[in-house]
Amino acid sequence: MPARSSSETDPVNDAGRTVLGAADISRALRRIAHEILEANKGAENLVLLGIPSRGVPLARRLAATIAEFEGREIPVGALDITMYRDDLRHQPTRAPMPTDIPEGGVDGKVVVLVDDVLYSGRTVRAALDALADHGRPAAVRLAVLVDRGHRELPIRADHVGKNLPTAQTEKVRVRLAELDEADSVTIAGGAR
Ligand SMILES: O=P(O)(O)OC[C@H]1O[C@H](OP(=O)(O)OP(=O)(O)O)[C@H](O)[C@@H]1O
Ligand SMILES: O=c1cc[nH]c(=O)[nH]1
Repeated sequence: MPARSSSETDPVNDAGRTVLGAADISRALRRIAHEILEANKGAENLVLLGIPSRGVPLARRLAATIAEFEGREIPVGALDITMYRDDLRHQPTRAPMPTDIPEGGVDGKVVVLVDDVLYSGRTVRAALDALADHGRPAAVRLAVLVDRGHRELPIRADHVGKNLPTAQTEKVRVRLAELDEADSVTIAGGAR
């Protein structure tokens, strides 16, 4: 099925207000792929690591897009942060998800962490701790599909698909065809 254009996004439905449709997400990822290549001056030394759940399919899409642009494969994997969260004592226990560090590791590499939503920044903080257990990258960058603001830590993304001003009472939900029925980003709740 062809990707929906932004003009086909649903203004409001049960899932909330749709702010990005499949075509918007696709365009944002292609732009981020270009930005990563520009910042890194090519694909040399790059490793993409998605943070489960939805960071992983996003990292794979970015790697596929970079491979399309550059004509070479980019190492891509997954970095689970479950056991590194700073709220482990307050949250219901979550089952850890697989970490998959590509062959070649992260030592001396430019690692791009990929996630769907950046909010408080606590997931990314945990990811930096998790990553340190696997080696010492030359540099770590952050790419997110949505930055919704409300940071609680001094963390920012290098590559952002969409900055979405939100109320703290709202919830941003990213759906991706690999895990959900289709691609979309919705905002629900709050009094906006
Ligand atoms: O910046 P933060 O405040 O840490 O929020 C962002 C994180 O929240 C969501 O993950 P969630 O913990 O809901 O798990 P999920 O990836 O399985 O949806 C999202 O996927 C980010 O990883
Ligand atoms: O709104 C939010 C906040 C954190 N993580 C999400 O996925 N959405």
